[in-house]
Amino acid sequence: MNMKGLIQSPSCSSSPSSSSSAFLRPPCRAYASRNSKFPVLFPQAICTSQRIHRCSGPSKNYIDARFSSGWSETKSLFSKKSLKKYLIPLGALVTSKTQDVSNAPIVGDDKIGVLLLNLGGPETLEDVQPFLFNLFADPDIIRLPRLFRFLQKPLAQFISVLRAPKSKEGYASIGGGSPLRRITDAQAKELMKFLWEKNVPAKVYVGMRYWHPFTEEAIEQIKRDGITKLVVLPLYPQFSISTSGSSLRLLESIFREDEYLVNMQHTVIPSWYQREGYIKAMADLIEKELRNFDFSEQVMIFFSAHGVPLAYVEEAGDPYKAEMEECVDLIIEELEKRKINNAYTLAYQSRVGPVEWLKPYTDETIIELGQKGVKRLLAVPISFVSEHIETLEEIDVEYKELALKSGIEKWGRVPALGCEPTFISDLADAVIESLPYVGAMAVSNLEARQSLVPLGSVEELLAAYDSQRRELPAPVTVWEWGWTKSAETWNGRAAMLAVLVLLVLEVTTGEGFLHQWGILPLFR
Ligand SMILES: C=CC1=C(C)c2cc3[nH]c(cc4nc(cc5[nH]c(cc1n2)c(C)c5CCC(=O)O)C(CCC(=O)O)=C4C)c(C)c3C=C
Ligand SMILES: [Fe+2]
Repeated sequence: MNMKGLIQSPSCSSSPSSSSSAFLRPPCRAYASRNSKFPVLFPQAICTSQRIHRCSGPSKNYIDARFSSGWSETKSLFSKKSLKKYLIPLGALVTSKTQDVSNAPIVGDDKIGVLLLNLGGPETLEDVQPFLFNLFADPDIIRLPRLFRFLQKPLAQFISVLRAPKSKEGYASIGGGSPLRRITDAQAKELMKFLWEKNVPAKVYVGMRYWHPFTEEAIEQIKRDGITKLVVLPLYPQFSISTSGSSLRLLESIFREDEYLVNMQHTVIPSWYQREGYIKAMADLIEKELRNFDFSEQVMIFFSAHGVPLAYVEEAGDPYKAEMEECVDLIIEELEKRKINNAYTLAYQSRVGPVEWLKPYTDETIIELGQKGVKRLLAVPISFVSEHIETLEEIDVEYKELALKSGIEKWGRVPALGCEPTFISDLADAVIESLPYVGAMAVSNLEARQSLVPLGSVEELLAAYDSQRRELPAPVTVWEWGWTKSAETWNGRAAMLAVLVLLVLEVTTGEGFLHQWGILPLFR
C-alpha cells in the first residue's frame, strides 16, 4: 500500500510488542462515581476494551478518582452541570462523503486519519524568538483580562525578544535546536506501523502548536487526503489547559471555519496517562535505570513534571495536577507489583515569570532532599514523551549540577519514552478503541456516553473543561502588584507593570522604542 507523503524522518527502531490482551481486566461491575450525582456506569465491554488500569472497584476507577480528589475541591470547571455535558459527548454527527483524491487508507468507506498534537520547538537558533512569540501570543499561555486582549501580540513580541537570549543559550547547548519535530515524526511513523499491523490502515499526521509543522499545515494535508474519520490524539499524557487544551482550542477554531472539517467526523482522546501500556512502559524505564545504581533500593525516585501556574488549577479547574498525581500513583503501584518499593516524590519544574506555579518546585525539592541526607536520586520526566530542552538542558545539566552541589552523590535520569514499543503499541490500541466513537451520536449511543476516557468532539471537550474561559493571571504577570514574598517576584512584577504602561503608551500614541526598533506595528 502506498505510504508516500507520510512522515519520513529517521524512525525509532522497534519491534511490535506482544499483544496487549494480557492487560484485559476481569469484567467490571457497574458502579457510580462517589462524589458525583451522575452515575457513571462502566459496562464490561468498555472497561475491557479501554484497558483502563484501575478497574477493580468503586473507589479505584479513573473518573471516580478525579471527582473524589483535587477536582471537586478546586472550584473545578467540571461542575456538576458541565460534568453532565462531559459524559454525554455528542460527537461530530454528519457523515461526509468526500472525493477520493489520495491514497489515504480506507476502512470500509472511510479514510482514517490520526492527528498527533504537540508543542513544536525551534529547529535553529534563528527560530527561537519567533517560536517564543507564537508561544506567548497564545491566550492559553498568557491569559490577559478581556480589556487587555489587544495587547496580546505586542506583549508576546516584547516578552519573546526579552527571553530569546536565555532560551537561545539553552537551545545552543543541546545542539542548536529542539529535537521535538524529529522525535514526534518518528513516533508518528511508528504509530502508523503499529496501526497497520493491527489491521487499521490509518494515516498519521503531526500538528504542532507553536512551530512547524503547524496544526494548520497538518489539517490542509488531511483535507487533501480526503480523510473522513479523524482521531485527535494530543501527545501529552496528562491534560492541561496550557497544552492539549490550547491545541484543541486552535483545532476548534480551524474546524469551525471550514465546511469540509465541519462535516468530518472526529473524536478526541484528551488524556491517556492511565493506560496500562503507558504505565508499564514508564515502569520499565525506571526499573532499567535503577539497575545502574549500587544500593538501588536506596534511590529516591524523583518525578519531575512541567509546571503550570497555580491559578490554572485553582481558578480554571485545570485537571493537570490531579492527573499528574494519579499518574505517579499508578506508576508506583506498577513498580510495587514488581517488588520495587523505593521512596519517591513529585515536583514541578520549568516555571517562567513571577507568578506562583504548582509546588513543590523541582529545584527547591532537590536542595531539601540533599539537606535531608538523600544520596541517590533518579529523575523521571513525566509530563512529556519526547526528549526536549527541559530534559536535555534543565534536568541533565542544571538540576544535576544543583543536586551534586546539594549533597546528592549519584544522579540518574530516566529517558523520555520516545518510540518505546510498549508505549507506541498502546497508543495504537487507544486509537483503535476510540474508532467506534468517531462521530458517535452519544445521545443515542450508550457506549459513547459511558466511555471511561471521555471521548467527544473538540467543541464538547472544550465546553466541558473550560466553558467559562476564566481570565487568569498570566505566567508573566502584567497587572498585579503588591507586597510579595521575594525580591525576585517583586522585581518581576514591577518590571512587568512598567512594561504594560509602556506598551499601552506605545499602542495608544503610536510612538516609542518598539516603533523605533521596527517591532511595532506588527502588521504594516
Ligand atoms: C506538559 C508539558 C508542558 C506544560 C504544562 C507547559 C506549560 C507552559 N510552558 C510555558 C512556557 C514555555 N515552555 C517552553 C518550552 C516547552 N514547554 C514544554 C511543555 C510544557 N509546557 C516543552 C516540551 C517545551 C520544550 C520544547 C522544545 O523546544 O524542546 C518554553 C521555551 C523554552 C524556554 O525558553 O524555556 C517556554 C517559554 C508556560 C508559560 C506554560 C504554562 C502556562
Ligand atoms: Fe512549556
